[in-house]
Amino acid sequence: MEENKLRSTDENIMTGGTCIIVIELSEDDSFFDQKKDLLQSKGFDIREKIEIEGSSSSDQIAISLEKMLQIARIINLDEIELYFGENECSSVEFWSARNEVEALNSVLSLVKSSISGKTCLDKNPLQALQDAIIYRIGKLVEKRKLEISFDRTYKCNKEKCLLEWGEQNGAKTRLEIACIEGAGRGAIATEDLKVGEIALEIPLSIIISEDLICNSDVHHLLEQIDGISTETMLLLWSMKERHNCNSKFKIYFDTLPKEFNTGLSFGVDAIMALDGTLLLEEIIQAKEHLRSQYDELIPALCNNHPDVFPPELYRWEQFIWACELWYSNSMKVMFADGKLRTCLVPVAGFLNHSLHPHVVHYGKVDPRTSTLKFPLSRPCCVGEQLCLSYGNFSSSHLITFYGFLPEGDNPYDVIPLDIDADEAGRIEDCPQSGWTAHMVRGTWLSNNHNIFHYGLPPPLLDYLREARSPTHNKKDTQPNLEIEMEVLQDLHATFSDMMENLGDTDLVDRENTRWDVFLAVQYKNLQRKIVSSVLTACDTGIKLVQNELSKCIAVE
Ligand SMILES: C[S@@+](CC[C@H](N)C(=O)[O-])C[C@H]1O[C@@H](n2cnc3c(N)ncnc32)[C@H](O)[C@@H]1O
Repeated sequence: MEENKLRSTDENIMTGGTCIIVIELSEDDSFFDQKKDLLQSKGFDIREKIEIEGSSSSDQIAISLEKMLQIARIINLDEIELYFGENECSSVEFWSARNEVEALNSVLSLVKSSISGKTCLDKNPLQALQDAIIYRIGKLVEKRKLEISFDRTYKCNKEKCLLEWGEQNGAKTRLEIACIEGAGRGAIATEDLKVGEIALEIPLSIIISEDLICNSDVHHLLEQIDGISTETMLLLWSMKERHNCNSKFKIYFDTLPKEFNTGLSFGVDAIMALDGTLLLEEIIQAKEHLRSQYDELIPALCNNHPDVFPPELYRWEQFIWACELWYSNSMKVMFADGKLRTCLVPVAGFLNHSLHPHVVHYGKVDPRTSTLKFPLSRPCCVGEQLCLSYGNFSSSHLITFYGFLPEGDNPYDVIPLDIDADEAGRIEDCPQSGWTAHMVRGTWLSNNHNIFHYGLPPPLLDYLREARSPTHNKKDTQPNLEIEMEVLQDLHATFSDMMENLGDTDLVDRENTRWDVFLAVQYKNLQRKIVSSVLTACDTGIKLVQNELSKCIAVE
């Protein structure tokens, strides 16, 4: 679930034929200082009033939209975009497809609230502004229509039953379920869906949340356990409920896979294939954590209360199945009381993830209808797979907890860099940076490979330069270029070691390889691609700097 980052205020009003839209960076934003600096560097304040004249021409509307978008893009930047963005390059307009869709949608919601405001007299210019935004969203995502292959032999009978059951209980859907190559089941639009329209609406009455366990037989025993979380209670409840023939959710449990195939189920060969990668650590740590949780809780419950916790339903493999269910299928839902609860949402659980999702803002119960709605942030054509964003996750997280590697360039695939404690002290003193952790990602995601940039993250380069010379600046004087050379050579050495640890590229044939080994090898090859791009950036950078240095020396 993601919140709209633009603050809508009561001041979006009409005064004498002019509509004023207020666009504001919230002081609660986690990156308030960085975004404020960025806004100011582009001549904006943290709170801007945009006036839309009743008699605005289409050119004036385009100018107002451009101004709002420039502000909205900065307000909607996430941590990774801020870190990797070319902050000092004033020409940056387009940060990422995600950011652009978010910026457009957040401006759209401000315009919509102005249109629906009682005080608006002349809605024509606002309507034109709204149309212009919707047109831009359509243009932006035209290229991103996902080509998918269906398995037409799979009849989806259980899934159809679930959809019918949902509809009988008040769910509204404009989707059907199909078997998608490489992604299990997925949801397909049954009609053209426009920005802002609701693809799916699920009533609270069929959502599985903590309220259910209060009335179950496991509750009185679980609530006596010190420090047990509601999530763990729900997990233990679901291990038993999936076998309950009289469960209200029997149809839902019947649609769940027998095996989830996430990183938590990786076998020994797959784990071995991950040698040298961070994913190895992530999976091992997650499994160790779950093992100790299981050992602490389950044997005691089964021994002391076998009637409520039958041992045959609470084996380790069944526990892992339930963990995988909750990790890969649950959603965080904000209820009308303002509390965030982890829930299983029947039907919505068929929606797959995409790096270019149609639905981003979901997960807040509409108190008027007591339903959870899935509105579109970008259009979805009939027959197209409708996808969600599960969150801005790295591929290692998606493999560990969801069991897949997303198609396309994942901007959240970063390799964190260990900066030792002595050096870290200096980062905090570093006025330019503000970043206390550093990382790299595939340099093909950057559009600035010039000298002093090289496709590498500016905060990392600045930190390494300042660690060598606090007075360094990006002018091509000999001392600066010498520092630049050292920085690039150091980075090259670090990443050469990393590449050596990863070893040579593995080749696997999908047909004859176990799913987990195939995924592990794909992941390791992705890591190699990232490290290799950094090495190439350093090599190219060293040549650029050498060239400039020889010019400096020739002048002397
Ligand atoms: C919430 S469920 C979505 C429905 C699921 N495909 C099914 O058949 O039940 C999440 C799971 O779907 C699969 N999945 C989601 N997005 C995917 C994607 N982009 N590529 C491959 N698999 C995906 C993964 O197995 C993930 O754990």
